Amino acid sequence: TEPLDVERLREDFPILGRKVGGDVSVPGEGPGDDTPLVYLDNAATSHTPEQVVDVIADYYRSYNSNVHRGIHSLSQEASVAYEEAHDRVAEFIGADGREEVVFTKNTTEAMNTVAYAWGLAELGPGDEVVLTQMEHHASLVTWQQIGKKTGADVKYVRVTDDGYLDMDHARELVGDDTRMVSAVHVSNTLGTVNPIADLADLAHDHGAYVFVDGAQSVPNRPVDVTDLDADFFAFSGHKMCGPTGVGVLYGKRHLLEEMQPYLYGGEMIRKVTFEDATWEDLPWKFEAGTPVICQGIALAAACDYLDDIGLERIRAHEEGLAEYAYDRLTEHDDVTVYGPPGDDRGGLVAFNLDGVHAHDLSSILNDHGVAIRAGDHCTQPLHQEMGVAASARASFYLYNTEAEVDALVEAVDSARQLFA
Ligand SMILES: Cc1ncc(COP(=O)(O)O)c(CN[C@@H](CS)C(=O)O)c1O
Repeated sequence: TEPLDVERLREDFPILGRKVGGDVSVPGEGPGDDTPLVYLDNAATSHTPEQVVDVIADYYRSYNSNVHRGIHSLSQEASVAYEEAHDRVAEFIGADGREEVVFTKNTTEAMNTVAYAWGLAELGPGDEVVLTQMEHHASLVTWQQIGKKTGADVKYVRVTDDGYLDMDHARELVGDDTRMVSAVHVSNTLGTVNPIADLADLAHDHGAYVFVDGAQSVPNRPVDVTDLDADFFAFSGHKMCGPTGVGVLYGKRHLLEEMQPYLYGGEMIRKVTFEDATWEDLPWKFEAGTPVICQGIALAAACDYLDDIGLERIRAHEEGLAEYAYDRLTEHDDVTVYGPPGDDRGGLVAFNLDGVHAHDLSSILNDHGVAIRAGDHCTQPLHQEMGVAASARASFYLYNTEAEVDALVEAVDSARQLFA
């Protein structure tokens, strides 16, 4: 794959030219202006290119309106743009059409939609939901609580010592009582790329559905939900050059047709009497109230932006940076990097520096302009399994460079000196 022209791409993101520093909590210090920003927190959220910002501005400047209601011109323009945004996202992930693409607020809401609209109705004592130990709280807590409400059992596939999903254990756990297998595609903590197609086969062999958490895969690599044979798939716009406030629930059409909504109100109804109501067609049945109009239109623009670059090129670029970071960080034996080897992971590295709490480390890195995440990354049970309360995490995207990895490593070295 042809390497990315990163310097050219960075011109699409003015924020990357920001200087930071100074303690914003100290009056008068305000946002610093002396240290170049090195943004390595893309698994938390990505930045938004001018091309997408322009679409957002243009919407509010020229055709902002509520959708599916008015028959006036602005409403028609906004409705068509919003509906066509569903078509664009469907094409981006290999879905069959807008009927299989529900716009939510984020991945978390997409996970909850299936857990409530399908799980509460379908699960009961004796049923089983199989997760992995590397699940994000968006799926782990959701299915855990649905299990408590319905009496269904929730089980967790182990993670091997070298950070891979234990597929032998998966084959032990998934059986004829399994109703749902819910698995993260790329772990936001370990960087592990899970064998989703194999998990789907395993689930389907036992008459179970498979729900894929694609928050860290759709933005970062080519994903085709039909090839994977996923029954449900969730991801967020803000991690893929789109705005916050839009996520996507993909579902096989016949499953979404059978599912009852769990959020009621305008938009999602067809006919209402004092006694009952009937529902709109898909996907509107699951989009209650005024939907994420501008965000959805901007997400379609983000799909165009990423496709123009090429998802395979983005994957190769960020995985190359992750491998380079892995190799440079582990040059010292006082650094522990969690997850698979550097050449077999998604575009992130979670690590710890002996003797320095991740929060202290990230604070020191911030003094050097390096923005990473520290904490449990919404995977507390996984961190318990890893035997640590917290980790530092650097996550890369299409606009990061090897020089920024060097800045990370140098900042970690300054922390090493500080605490020596
Ligand atoms: C694998 C995975 N699954 C679900 C989510 C939730 O996405 P939302 O857009 O917040 O709903 C995330 C978001 N992970 C951020 C915030 S915790 C991170 O720093 O890793 C994720 O990584």
